[in-house]
Parts: sequence; C-alpha cells; structure tokens
Amino acid sequence: MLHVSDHPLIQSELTRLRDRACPGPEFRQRVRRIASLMVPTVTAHLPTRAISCETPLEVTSGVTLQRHLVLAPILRAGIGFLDGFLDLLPDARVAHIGLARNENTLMPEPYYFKAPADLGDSDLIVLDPMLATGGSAIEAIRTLQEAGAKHVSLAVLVASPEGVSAMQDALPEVPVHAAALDRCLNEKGYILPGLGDAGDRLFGT
Ligand SMILES: O=P(O)(O)OC[C@H]1O[C@H](OP(=O)(O)OP(=O)(O)O)[C@H](O)[C@@H]1O
Ligand SMILES: O=c1cc[nH]c(=O)[nH]1
Ligand SMILES: [Mg+2]
Repeated sequence: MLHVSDHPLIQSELTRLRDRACPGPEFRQRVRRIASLMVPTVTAHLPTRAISCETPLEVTSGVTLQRHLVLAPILRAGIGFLDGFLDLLPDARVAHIGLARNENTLMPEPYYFKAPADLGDSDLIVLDPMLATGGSAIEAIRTLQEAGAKHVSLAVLVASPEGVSAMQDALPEVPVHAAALDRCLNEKGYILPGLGDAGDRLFGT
C-alpha cells in the first residue's frame, strides 16, 4: 500500500526544501517539521487496546497503543528525519541501521545495526528521506525482519516510482508513506525532480 500526502502544509514545506537555495539550517528545520506533520497519517493504523482510566470524577474507558513503538532511521539521512517523529512520539525507542549506497553499483552496503529487544512485539516505522532504487529500504526492512520484526511500515519524504515498485515486489505487505511521489530516477540513481542528496544537504558534507 502506498500513501502519498496531499496536505498543503507538507507540500509547501517540501517545495521550499527542493529549492537549491534553501540553506542547511533551514533544510534541517523543514525536514523536522515535515516529519512531524507526517506523524498522524503514518501512525493512523497502529492497533490500540482498551484500558480503564480514572479521571478526577470517575472511572472511564480509554485506549493505549497495543505495542511498543520503534523508529528505525537509516543512517545517515534518516537521522535528520527522526527528530520530527520523536518530537511527537517521545516514548518511541530507536533502532539505528547504517547503510551507505555504493555510488557505482547503487547497492546498499551495511555498516551498523543496533536495535532494541522485543522487535516482534513492536510496531516499527523505518525512516529515510529518500526512496530511490529502493535497495536501502528493502535491505533495512529485511535486516529488521531477520532480527524478529513483524509489524513494519516505511516513511519517506520523496519516493520514486522505481523505489515504490521495488518495495511492492520485495515487501508487498509493508505500507509506504511518502510526502511526494516524484517522476523517475536519473542515470546516477538520483530522484527527479527530487531534492538532491538529502544526507549532504542535512549535514553539510
Ligand atoms: O533507494 P536507494 O537507491 O537505496 O537510495 C536511497 C538511499 O540513499 C541515501 O543514502 P546514502 O546511501 O547516500 O547515505 P547517507 O544517508 O549517508 O547520505 C538515502 O538517504 C537513502 O538511504
Ligand atoms: O535523489 C536521491 C537519491 C538517493 N539519495 C539521495 O539523497 N537523493
Ligand atoms: Mg547521501
């Protein structure tokens, strides 16, 4: 399932982000803001369970999330996307997945993985600003599944049709949430129109 946002606040933030003249500090702030704006839709289908709650006046019924929440940013650029999610989901735990896309082969090369225990009993949201060929997202989700994850979704800023199609072929059960679905990849595997290299723009490299 692919969900692409049509929210006017997300779309206007994203337009500014795409602008090559948007400087690093502003870019970081806007990525954080879009991430927060995406939280309601990305979490809309999390299962809850009934609990009772005592107000100052009486006992009533309410709900709590059924499972722990784990946010799983793909390093590096996913780190820039994480903060806006944590702003609204401060109780979430964090799984770090280090992957670097090889510039020649476009294949993801793993370099780090550290995740909380009990992934099987958690809802996981994998975070990365860019879904290009899809190789990094697929590798990250498979790594989490090998570590026990069962309930996984993916949130990205900009997706390419190629990346969405690769996700649907490899992991059809994983929902994908994107702020935008762009036109295509160029010959170097960059998304068009895209926003350039998200990691470089976030971290000034
Ligand atoms: O869908 P794909 O073709 O795999 O490409 C997308 C990946 O490439 C970028 O990361 P990169 O490997 O450049 O690392 P960085 O975050 O350290 O810049 C981006 O943040 C994704 O993780
Ligand atoms: O367009 C792209 C593709 C991969 N990684 C990026 O940061 N941008
Ligand atoms: Mg990069």
